[in-house]
Amino acid sequence: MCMSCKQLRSVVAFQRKSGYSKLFNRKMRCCNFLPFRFSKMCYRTTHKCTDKKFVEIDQHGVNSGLKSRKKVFALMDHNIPGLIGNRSGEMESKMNLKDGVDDFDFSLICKMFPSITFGSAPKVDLYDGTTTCSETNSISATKDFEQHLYDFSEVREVQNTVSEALPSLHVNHTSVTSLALRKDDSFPCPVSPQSVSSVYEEKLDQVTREDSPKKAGLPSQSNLTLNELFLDKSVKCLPGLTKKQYEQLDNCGLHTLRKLLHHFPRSYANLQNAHAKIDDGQYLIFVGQVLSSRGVKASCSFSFLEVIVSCQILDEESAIERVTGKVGQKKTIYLHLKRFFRGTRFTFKPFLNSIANKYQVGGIACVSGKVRTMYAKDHYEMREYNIDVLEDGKDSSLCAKERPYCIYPSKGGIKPAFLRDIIARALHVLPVNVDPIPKDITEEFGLLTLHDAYFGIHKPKDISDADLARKRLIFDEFFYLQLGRLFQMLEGLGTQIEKDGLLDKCKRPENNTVCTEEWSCLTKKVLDLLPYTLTPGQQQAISEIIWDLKRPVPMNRLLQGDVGCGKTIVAFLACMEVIGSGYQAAFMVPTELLAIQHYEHLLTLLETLDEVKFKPTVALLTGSTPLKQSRIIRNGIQTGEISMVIGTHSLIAASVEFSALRIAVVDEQHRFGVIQRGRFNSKLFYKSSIPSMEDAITDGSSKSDDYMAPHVLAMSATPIPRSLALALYGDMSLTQITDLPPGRIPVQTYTIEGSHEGFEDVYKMMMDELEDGGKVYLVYPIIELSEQLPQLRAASADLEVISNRFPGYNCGLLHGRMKSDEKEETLGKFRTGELNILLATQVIEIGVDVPDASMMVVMNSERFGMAQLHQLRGRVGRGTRQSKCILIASTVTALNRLKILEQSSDGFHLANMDLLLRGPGDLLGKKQSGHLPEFPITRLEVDGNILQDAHVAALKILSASHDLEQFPALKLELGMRQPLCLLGD
Ligand SMILES: Nc1ncnc2c1ncn2[C@@H]1O[C@H](COP(=O)(O)OP(=O)(O)OP(=O)(O)O)[C@@H](O)[C@H]1O
Repeated sequence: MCMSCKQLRSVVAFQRKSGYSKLFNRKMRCCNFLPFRFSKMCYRTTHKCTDKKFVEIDQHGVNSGLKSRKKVFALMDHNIPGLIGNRSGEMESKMNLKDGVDDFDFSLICKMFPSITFGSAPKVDLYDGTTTCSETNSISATKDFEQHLYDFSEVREVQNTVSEALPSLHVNHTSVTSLALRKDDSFPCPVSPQSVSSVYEEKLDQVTREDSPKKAGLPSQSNLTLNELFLDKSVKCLPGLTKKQYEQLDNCGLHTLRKLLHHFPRSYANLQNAHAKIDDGQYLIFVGQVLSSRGVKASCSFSFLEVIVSCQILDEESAIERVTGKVGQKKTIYLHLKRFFRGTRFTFKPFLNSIANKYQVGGIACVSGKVRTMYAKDHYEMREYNIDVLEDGKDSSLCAKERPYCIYPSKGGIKPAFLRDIIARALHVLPVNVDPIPKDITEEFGLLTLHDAYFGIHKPKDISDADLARKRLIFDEFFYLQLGRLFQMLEGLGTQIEKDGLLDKCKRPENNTVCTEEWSCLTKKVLDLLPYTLTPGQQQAISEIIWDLKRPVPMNRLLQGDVGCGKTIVAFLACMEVIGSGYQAAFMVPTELLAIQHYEHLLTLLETLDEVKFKPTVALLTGSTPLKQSRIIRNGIQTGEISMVIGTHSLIAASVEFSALRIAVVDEQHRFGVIQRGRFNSKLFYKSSIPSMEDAITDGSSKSDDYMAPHVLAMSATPIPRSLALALYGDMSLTQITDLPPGRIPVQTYTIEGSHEGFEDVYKMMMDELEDGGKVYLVYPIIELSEQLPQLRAASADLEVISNRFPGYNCGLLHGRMKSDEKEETLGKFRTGELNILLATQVIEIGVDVPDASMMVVMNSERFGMAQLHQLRGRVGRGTRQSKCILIASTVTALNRLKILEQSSDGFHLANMDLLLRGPGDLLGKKQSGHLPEFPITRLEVDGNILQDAHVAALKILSASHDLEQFPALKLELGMRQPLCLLGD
């Protein structure tokens, strides 16, 4: 059962008890909490998470009042994985819920509690008690199913009549992006169990593709009802699926047609003899025959697997001859694939046998990777490779196929042939009008229909077909993310004017600024205290932020700028703006070191501040704050005595309760998860707890926001293109500081090989710098020497070496394993000049600000990413002194990549170069990790323009219908997708 009535009833009772119908009508971003959760829960198969949530709500329902309210809002920020699901069929049949003894009447509940709306789309009206969901869908499902059965038997007949000859298998290669298909190379193939699916595929491809234009012109509202749940039908509806097969799919999470069709190919191989010249460093795909596979014990703790694959390709000269009409010659090349294992346990025979047996000699394998020429002629080493054994390799007709061959990522041991077959069957039953996005939008943005996109991705005629399909599917990922976020924000607004205003703001963000005269008195005073004037970029940024702070809607803004551009002061001023109105500010940073630095910086700045009405009282709260002191601070935050708190993760602990938190600044926000950032939303601003605040409120907008969630200002020095930021951070508005404070001189960057002579040169440069009164950072990849990585220099091991090398200059050590006060003491000494050389690890990468540090030497710099090196380099050149950064590479080959840093100090340029250098990788992208929402098919680095389109399209849709009333299918689809719960707030 999808959810128990008991649980649902308890939530409803809780809502009634706690007056949620009222609360949900308040102007909050979260007012659609329950409807969304409910509509999603109805489609779930696993309920553990939901159950837990219900229990939590239940428990809190007992205690009425603010605390339980907060709890509910805190719940909103939880990610409920797998919430969206499947098995709608089951849901449908169980819609007349029977939980032991009771029937459950949804319509009654809806009437009694208007805040529970289950959304307002027609589909959701299925719950009105007159027509049951199961009825509607069973009718359509039966019709569909009969049709499918008919089609399927037709295909079987066709299969039986097919008989094809065996071509010899020759293996080929091509670059993924430049496929040259030979249309004349089609061979017949025999019928074999494996080939059933391929014949089936061919047939259905013919049928469906031919039908497509006819059916494409039939989108209608009634069909939407039929199709809106189609993708969420169980795979059980596929003809010919045995129980065992169903269970296998179910176990792997491929239990609905949507899940199945979203199991996208990882890559495509061209099985034809397309030819391209093989150059070192190219990413290429080959299909070939495994010649040998052996596990070799190289030493007592080191072994490797070596697989050699032979491929037949057209050689270059014969390719030229072919143009001149002569017959082309083929040649055999040999690909060497090696995988290394370190550790004694990997040297035992059984292990070596087991890895070697994975690749049977004579088997057909698809190999993709970076090619490197070997000494022997026609032998190539493959690096960063992937090897897939093609099950269909037994079917020798494989190479005859002209179309790109899909390579699917493995899934729970499902055989590739079965996966291919089942996907083909799902495609066959896919209705043409399955697309929830209106036709005029898809046409305007040059997109395929969803139906064609699924075909294009799983059965492309050629690579451009797959690429178009990919574009459409990427568009969907971004589009629903944008639509969901904007929809949620609009739901939180009361009036039409506010809604129009918000959409307008999204369309023209640059118009939303506030001139300095309108800043609060405190902000202006602090501005006067600064020893410098703001740059135009900083001025614009703070004006945009203050504009947002004056709105009744919680701000969600990303402040982005290159290292050292002066983001911190902009964030401080934003905090002053809210403190000046009697509210509180929280400033969360990823490290204690940074928290202390910001705290001291702010205290020094405010030291000379005249008497003002709301003088900021600043506190520091980190994990190392002694318990007693932390209790006093928490108390001060709760009573409102403390108006600004700077700290680490401790700020989002449940024990920290704010009385009037109005802004939460999150520095280096990518270091925090979305959920962590979202936690600030549970720290609702509760106006009436501070009596003095009543008269502080100057703008009319604040009157109604007793329970408003705080504004969130996230900061990032990781340069990413604007469009990318839009995707990564959903609905966040973006402010960019693109200039640097005046007087900054670009850091001179040098790359040097870490040979004996190289180090001597570096030491000489260091000595010159020190004699000139400069301060030097030495950055190391590790703290202690490592046996496994003997080539790496370590910070603590080098302390003595460097001290001896530079007598008369003081050296200090700074790394992550030191206690917080030790770290601060060392950094303080470096800042005051007591230390001249600081040997540190990456701990200094973020935010450390010692303006007169003038030289940095990075050891084994090939161990760091480009963005990381750029951040590190940003620790120097923060004053007016000419600074140097020396990147020492362990090998000559690593120098090439680092040379880009020598040539550019523009973070955005470096980010792009990094992308180019990393190579194309898999065509269909990789999953994002960590805090990012998962875009299974999107490569964020290169798909920026698509998401810009998606943003515009979402705005268009919502401008036409704020509540998506006119687009019921879209609304339902939105409810079925993850972004809303994924992104937390
Ligand atoms: N307008 C300005 N004119 C001169 N100096 C400035 C200006 N704004 C900021 N600074 C100084 O520049 C230095 C770097 O500023 P800040 O630490 O805010 O940079 P940031 O953008 O946060 O960099 P990072 O990402 O490296 O932390 C600080 O010493 C700060 O006092």
